[in-house]
Amino acid sequence: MDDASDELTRTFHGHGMKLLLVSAVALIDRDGRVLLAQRPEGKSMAGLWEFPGGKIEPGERPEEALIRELHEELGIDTWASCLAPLTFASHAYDDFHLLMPLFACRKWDGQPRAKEGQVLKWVRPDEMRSYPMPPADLPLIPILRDWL
Ligand SMILES: Nc1nc2c([nH]c(=O)n2[C@@H]2O[C@H](COP(=O)(O)OP(=O)(O)OP(=O)(O)O)[C@@H](O)[C@H]2O)c(=O)[nH]1
Repeated sequence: MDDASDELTRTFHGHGMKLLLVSAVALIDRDGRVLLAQRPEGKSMAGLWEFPGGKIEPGERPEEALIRELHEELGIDTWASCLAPLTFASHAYDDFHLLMPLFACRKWDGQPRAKEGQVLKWVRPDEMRSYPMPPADLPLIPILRDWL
């Protein structure tokens, strides 16, 4: 762990809390639909639908983490210049506090396919309420709906 993340860990341990940084994205297709991925069996919160993304590794920028995760999870490639900051989630789970920037992205190379056992679905924002999502994501739905 490098000095910066070490410092971060220490700061939050001081408050008895672990801060988890996760980068996520609303991939938006030409029809204004958003890609959701269903968490596979065996993972925490299995069955819930989430935005593609994942943990930011020490020393990684949020955009870099997302570009890496999109390549690993979906087999698509995008660029930092195509990631627009949209909103964020801040949510206290039992064992960590999640801080999750949500980017919007309309441009990428390749066709998203599930490389890690997820189920993928393009969903209109007004249909998102029918897809059970992690509690951290619930406040993001109306923001996406208003914005798209
Ligand atoms: N990618 C993503 N993660 C989310 C969302 N909402 C949310 O609470 N999370 C949480 O943020 C963390 C994402 O980390 P990850 O995707 O790298 O973790 P993971 O599923 O491989 O591992 P895990 O089983 O340890 O949770 C998970 O704890 C996940 O539950 C979301 O919309 N997208």
